[in-house]
Amino acid sequence: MSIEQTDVTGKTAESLPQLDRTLHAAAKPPVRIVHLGLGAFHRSHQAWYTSQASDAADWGIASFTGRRPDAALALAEQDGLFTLVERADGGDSFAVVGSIVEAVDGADVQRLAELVSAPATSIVTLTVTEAAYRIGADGQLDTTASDVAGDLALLASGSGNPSTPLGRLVFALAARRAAGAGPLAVVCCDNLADNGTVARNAVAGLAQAWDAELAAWVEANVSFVSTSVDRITPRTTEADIAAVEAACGYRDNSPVVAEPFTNWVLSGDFPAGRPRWEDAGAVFVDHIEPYENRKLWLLNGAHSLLAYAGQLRGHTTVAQALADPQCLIAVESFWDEAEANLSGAAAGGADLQIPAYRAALLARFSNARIAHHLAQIAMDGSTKLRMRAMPVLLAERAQGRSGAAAALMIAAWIDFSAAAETFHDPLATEVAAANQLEGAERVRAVLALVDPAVAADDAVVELVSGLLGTFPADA
Ligand SMILES: NC(=O)c1ccc[n+]([C@@H]2O[C@H](COP(=O)([O-])OP(=O)(O)OC[C@H]3O[C@@H](n4cnc5c(N)ncnc54)[C@H](O)[C@@H]3O)[C@@H](O)[C@H]2O)c1
Ligand SMILES: O=P(O)(O)OC[C@@H](O)[C@@H](O)[C@H](O)[C@H](O)CO
Repeated sequence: MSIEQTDVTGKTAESLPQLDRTLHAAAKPPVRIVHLGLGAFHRSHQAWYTSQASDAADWGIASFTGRRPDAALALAEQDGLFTLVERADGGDSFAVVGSIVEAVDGADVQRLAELVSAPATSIVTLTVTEAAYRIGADGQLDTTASDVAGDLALLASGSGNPSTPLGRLVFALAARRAAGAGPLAVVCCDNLADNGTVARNAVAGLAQAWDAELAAWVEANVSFVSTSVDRITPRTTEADIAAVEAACGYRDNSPVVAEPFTNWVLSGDFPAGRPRWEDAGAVFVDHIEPYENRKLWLLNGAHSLLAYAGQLRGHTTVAQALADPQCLIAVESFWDEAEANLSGAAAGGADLQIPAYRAALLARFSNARIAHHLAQIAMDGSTKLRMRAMPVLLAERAQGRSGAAAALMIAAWIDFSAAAETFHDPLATEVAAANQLEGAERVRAVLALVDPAVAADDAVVELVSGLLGTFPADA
């Protein structure tokens, strides 16, 4: 039985007007930013920062979906408008964001090429997930990955459209080169260490494999900006849509819920200009690595640890897992190891304020009104652990310490990979095959998929093996 939603005035959802630029007067700035990966985070972060800049009237975003058209179709019905729900411990606040002026199905590669080759376009932003960069354990583009190889064949044949976001971007950059539209910046906003370099390796790797002259043009004309991005943004639910209807008195098919906290650190050049994102609190730095490491290790590292340990213990959300003392102790121990490698010379002169950052994270993770599902965070672990666990493990061992807390994250992932009903990972088949082995050989084979050099270290294999089964399901 379905229960009709009613708003504060008692109206049913169907009788409410739909959000669009007629209902909500909002200027429609010209497209100067093209985005790939029209998901929840893009809307709560880059679109919000752009809408808050003092020169917002000059900067519209054309945003493309990644794999399915749904999000673009839904947003296009609303002229790109959506509601940002800031969900604090104490309650919700609602604001309409108007910076997305065009929402497009990612399969429309011709429209992407048109927009990227327009002289007015200055920036391409990306939130296509870590796994989409198809970077192997050696940090380079994996040209043998089937979708990358497929795109390379399509590009070489000149027939058909690429299907990966990076393949599509390279195709569109070729159009910009042909149009003589000049340099631009690519701004990676995915949770990757040195994400500007990762994006550069992926784009340059594809361009090089397709057309060496295009690769040279990319080298000379595309600036790859590195960023550290932060705002916890879970997937939107039906209940979120109903909450907007009830509070705002209109229908919005694409609201996004996020925590009040937000942070954006950027490093790199914008040869064709950029919005004044600093007006909304974005910070521009020369050396981004300490900020990236702080965020990727402390926040994302703890998230991954909670995702695997928490689900093994029967929890569903971050807040639930953190309330479990066994998970909390594991997080604090991992933070101690990470903190030891974020201080002193590792901070590179940046004032990282780690104790305050840790305290703030505990409060952010405990916000039970944000239902951040562990299953979502758990996806693509083979890629994420390279940035979240491995650097801390290696740094600890280089200091002569065991790195046991970082190793515990890896052990929990291995346990989870064998126990999970659904194991979503670009290397899921390979992980399943490795899990058929026994004992230390099994651990070595799974570890090798994350980092072959670490897997060759018998002491690490022994350490991780000894930590398997730490999180029995008795929550
Ligand atoms: N959600 C957050 O709290 C958060 C915070 C900081 C950074 N991020 C970064 O943003 C990324 C996206 O997060 P989100 O919450 O918007 O996710 P989402 O699922 O809402 O959107 C992801 C977008 O990328 C596309 N996509 C996903 N996998 C792809 C693939 N393999 N190939 C092509 N396109 C693909 C999807 O179609 C969608 O358009 C994360 O992976 C992370 O790197 C997210
Ligand atoms: O988005 P992912 O998949 O990279 O990682 C899951 C979470 O750790 C991540 O989304 C955090 O919530 C986010 O990075 C907070 O800023």
